Amino acid sequence: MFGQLWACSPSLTLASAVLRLVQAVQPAVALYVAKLIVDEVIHLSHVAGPSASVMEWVTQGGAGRLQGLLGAEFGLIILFDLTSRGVALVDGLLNERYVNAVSLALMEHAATLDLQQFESSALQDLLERARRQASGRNNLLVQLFNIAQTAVTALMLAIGVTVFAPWMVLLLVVALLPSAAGEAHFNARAYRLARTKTAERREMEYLRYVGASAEHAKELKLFGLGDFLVGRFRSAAATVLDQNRKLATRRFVWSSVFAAIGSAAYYGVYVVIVWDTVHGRLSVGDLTFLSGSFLRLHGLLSSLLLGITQTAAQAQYLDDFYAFLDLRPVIRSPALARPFPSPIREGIRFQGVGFRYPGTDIWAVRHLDLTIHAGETIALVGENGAGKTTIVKLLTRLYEPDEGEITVDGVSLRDMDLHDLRAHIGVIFQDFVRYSLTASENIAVGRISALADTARIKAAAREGLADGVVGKLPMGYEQPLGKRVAKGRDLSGGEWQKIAISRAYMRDADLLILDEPTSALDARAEADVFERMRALRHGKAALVISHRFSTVRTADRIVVLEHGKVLETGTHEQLLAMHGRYAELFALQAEGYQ
Ligand SMILES: Nc1ncnc2c1ncn2[C@@H]1O[C@H](COP(=O)(O)OP(=O)(O)OP(=O)(O)O)[C@@H](O)[C@H]1O
Repeated sequence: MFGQLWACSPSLTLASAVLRLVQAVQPAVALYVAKLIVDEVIHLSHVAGPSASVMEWVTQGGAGRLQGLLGAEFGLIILFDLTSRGVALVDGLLNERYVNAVSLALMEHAATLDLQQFESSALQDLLERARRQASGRNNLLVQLFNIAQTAVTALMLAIGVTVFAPWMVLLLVVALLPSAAGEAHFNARAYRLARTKTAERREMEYLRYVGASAEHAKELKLFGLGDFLVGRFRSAAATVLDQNRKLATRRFVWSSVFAAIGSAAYYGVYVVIVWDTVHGRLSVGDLTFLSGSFLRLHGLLSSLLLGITQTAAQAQYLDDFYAFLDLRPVIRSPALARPFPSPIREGIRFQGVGFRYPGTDIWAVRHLDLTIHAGETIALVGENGAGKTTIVKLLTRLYEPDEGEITVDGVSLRDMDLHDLRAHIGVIFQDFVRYSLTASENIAVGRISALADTARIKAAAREGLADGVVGKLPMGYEQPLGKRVAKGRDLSGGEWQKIAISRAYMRDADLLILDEPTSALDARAEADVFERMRALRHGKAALVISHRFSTVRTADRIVVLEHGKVLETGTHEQLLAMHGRYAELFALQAEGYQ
């Protein structure tokens, strides 16, 4: 963490350390000056004659050494004020930089992980706890600096007190040990509790998001889900709250007892100091210094021990953060990658491919043999859950097959660089993302390196039919889309799909995959999309998933999937002639139109 901090800003880190050191030394010096003042006052009250006024007393040098001491004390007060403001300023700036650096590390690392890792709830829990580190709420940084500063101040005071009575310091430390042990115990329990409740906290986070977001408002209102969500949140919050309350109450009771032990020790020592002063073994100045130092030392040691145990508790979240950064993706590029065979000459082959989603024992696809020839348009059809989208995920290596192999012109996907592979495939999923960005950026995400290439974006928009959509927006390509942003315009489902389809045209993909992206398009627009796709493909392969037979029948070859296996394959006419599953499904849909 300190490494990260130093990297954020060496100058600010150094400035904070120096300012805090000055601050740390100040209390001991101030107390010592106060002692000197008291002793001097008592001395002067015995020897000095009366002066007519303060001015006369000061100007005629009656105050003597006391003047210098008062000046020094005043200077210390100003210095203390300045350094505390300086520390607040520097720490504020440094903390913001650190929190940003942590957020960036989190995002950068998240981008390297597998989809499969994201879909596991264990990772979501870890991520949730790691995010706490990035939220800046816990302010671990300031806590750590405070500890260091308090430790220096306590050390200075302890040295001062030791000169008079070493056993006093020892007694104070011993008296505070139960308190420290208690804090450590309760912090560990609080972390364990938070850890076991991460899933509940995530659920609460989700409910809060669903219950108060523009995306969900429509359905929430129409289904009247407000009370249901509020009730769900309440009961989730109640269990978390109840356990936290129990722990907090026990903590309160025990900490009070331990703190009382510490205070008793302090007062015991105080009585001894007073007794020594009354009997002339200590001066009144010594009494001021010792009682002041002792009070401060007591406070400082308590907050030091508290700070250390609290920081140790926070550091457990830091552990989670670094555990997250230590996660390595399972799907990786090989050290010596082979290039994606572009243009594809033979085709893409699935040979005996089998795959189960992690944590399930059902094969989503199994014994799958399929070839997509160069320049061919294949339509994948099949009932819900037949495995169509899974094939696309395997083809783009979002998941790795458990059995068999996928090759492009004989080169296994495993032997290619991941970025190279994905750069040659243009995919639009059915659940494409509606980014709260401008129209132009929403299209450019298909090839983010071309963000500034307006001509390319406009051409892609024409090819994906988004130009008509953008033409109607008041701010054109610069129009922010979605409900979240200022001046944002939302689009209809079909209009969003046109934007998404245009993304695919931002790439020079050797394989274009459209996973039901035309489901919301009207009949004319859909026909248009496929006509353009054929015209613009220039002999490149395409894979289209659709439940609409008007689209499916135009493909060069149709593959019917059932339970993750190829059931039938052929052209529309061939499949109809077979009177198999395709013919049955086609007849069902055709019936609806008669
Ligand atoms: N992330 C996942 N984890 C576990 N099982 C999954 C996951 N995604 C899909 N499945 C399961 O894998 C099977 C194949 O799903 P897939 O999404 O490939 O179907 P599909 O043919 O695209 O269906 P649809 O026509 O409904 O889009 C289904 O039984 C589904 O329940």
